[in-house]
Parts: sequence; C-alpha cells; structure tokens
Amino acid sequence: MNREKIKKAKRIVIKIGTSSLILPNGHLNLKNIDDLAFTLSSLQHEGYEMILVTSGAVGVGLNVLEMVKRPTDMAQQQALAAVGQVELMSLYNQLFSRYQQKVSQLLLTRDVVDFPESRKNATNAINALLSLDIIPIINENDAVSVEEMAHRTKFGDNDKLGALVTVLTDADLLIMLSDIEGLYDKNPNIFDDAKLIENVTEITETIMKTAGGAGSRFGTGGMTSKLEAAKIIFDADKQMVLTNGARIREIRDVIDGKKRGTYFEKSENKKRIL
Ligand SMILES: Nc1ncnc2c1ncn2[C@@H]1O[C@H](COP(=O)(O)OP(=O)(O)O)[C@@H](O)[C@H]1O
Ligand SMILES: N[C@@H](CCC(=O)OP(=O)(O)O)C(=O)O
Repeated sequence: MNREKIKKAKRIVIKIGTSSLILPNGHLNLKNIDDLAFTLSSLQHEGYEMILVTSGAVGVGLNVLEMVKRPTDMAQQQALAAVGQVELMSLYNQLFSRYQQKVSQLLLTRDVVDFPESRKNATNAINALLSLDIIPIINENDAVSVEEMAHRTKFGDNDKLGALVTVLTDADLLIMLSDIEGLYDKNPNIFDDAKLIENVTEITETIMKTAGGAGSRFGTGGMTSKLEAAKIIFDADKQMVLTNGARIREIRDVIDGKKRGTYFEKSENKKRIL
C-alpha cells in the first residue's frame, strides 16, 4: 500500500507513550524528549501544524517522588500525576523554547469531548493556539478524571485520547510513538518469530488477537489500546502510523511517506462500499 496520502498531511497529532519518555530504570529519557522538541519545533517552523498528546504524568511523578512502583490507591495516583504533569511540562517548555517554539498545555477529561458545547470550546482553543503558531500539548487531566458511572470523565488511556484529539481537531494524520517498531502478527515480547505488519486496512478479529499487554512497567494499555484507537481513526476516515519512539527524528520520514512502522488506512474499496 503506498503512503501518498500521508504526504498531503498538514495538521499532525503525535502521541507519545510513557515507555518513550521514561527509561527502564525510572529516569527521564532526556534524549527522546529533546529529539521530540527538536523534531516538532522544526516541523512547526516549516509550516506543519503539530499537536502533541503526551503521556508520562504518572511516570514522571514516580521519578520526582523517587517511588519505584505505581501505588494502587487512586488518590495517590492522582497526586502523582499532578506532581509529574508540572515536571513534564516544565521540561517540555525548556526544551521547546531552546528551539524557539512556544508550547501550551491542555488537560482534558472525557466529558469535554462528549458534551457538544465544551467539545466546541476545546476545539476552538486548540485552533486559536495553532493560529498563534503555538504547539498544544495535551494530556488527560489525571488528577480529576477517575472512573465514574454517571458522569464519564475518563478517556481510559492516552491512545484513545490521541485518536479523539485527531478527530476533534480534524487533523490529517496521527503518529503514535511507542517502544516498538509497529504492530506485529503476535506479541513480540513472547514470540521471537513475530513479524511486523506493514499495513492494516481494517480492524478485524484476527488483528485484535495479535495484541498483547503493555511491554514496560510504565506503559498502560499495551497493543490492545492502540488497536482500539485505530478503530476510532478508521471510523472517522483518518490515518495513523504506529512507529518506534526510540528514533523520534524518523517522524520526518513518516511524514515523507517512507515505510516506517505500521500504516493504518482504510482501503479505497472499503471506503466506496460505506
Ligand atoms: N502484537 C503486538 N505488536 C507489538 N507490540 C505488542 C503486541 N502485543 C503486545 N505488545 C506490547 O505492547 C507494548 C506497547 O504498549 P505500551 O507498553 O502500553 O506502550 P506505550 O507506553 O508506548 O503506550 C510493546 O512494547 C509490546 O511489548
Ligand atoms: N495520562 C497518563 C497516561 C496513561 C497512558 O495511557 O499511558 P501510555 O500507555 O504510556 O500512553 C499519564 O500521563 O501518566
């Protein structure tokens, strides 16, 4: 499948997972964070409209408070996220400003996307920031969004948030950065002979069955949540590339339509039928 459509993308959402921001020993992955700031800033300077959906509040919070394990208590996790989010944004602010790029922070809850009025307000804010040439950096508002029955405030995970932001902002492309090359035909953590899938045109039962859980102690959703996000992307007729966050400067290759990671794009035939 050729990737011509990617080359036309102008507004691009990048979702980066905790596993690309935190090293296995719990320290911040400064190289990746710096590469991210450099790459997004230079693309923005060239005229692309970049939006960053970042995870890492809880992971960075653990680092700041020198804790090894994520606490099980919900309020403790919320507190950790509140601490980590400040540190994460402070770091982004420093590094992006080194590349002459202004950034901003938006912390969203699920109800913002569900209620038409607040959805419109969030979209307007993001559009206004982009028109001012400021990169919006978005995370879930983990300090206040917890699982509730009547009033839905939680997205579930940031893969879904990344997909919803892509739809909300009518972006042309979602690039999802993880700690792995892309989607494999089986969990590569378990099977040595797992093979990379280059293109996915539909989320079938067989594709869902390839997915296993998170690869690091910091990641949350694993591959299943990335495929759930891909469903949102397909339903909205958007495109997504899942690729390795270890080589962030390759984002440029992805945008140039080169074969990197796994490309999720509904086949033309399918689009005609629907
Ligand atoms: N079929 C699969 N293809 C690729 N990765 C898979 C698959 N099944 C399970 N995984 C695991 O999913 C992990 C990525 O998810 P996760 O740890 O949640 O990362 P992130 O923090 O980037 O969101 C990979 O490191 C890998 O171990
Ligand atoms: N909002 C959470 C991210 C949760 C999440 O989905 O993490 P990840 O699987 O690393 O993308 C945080 O900032 O810690």
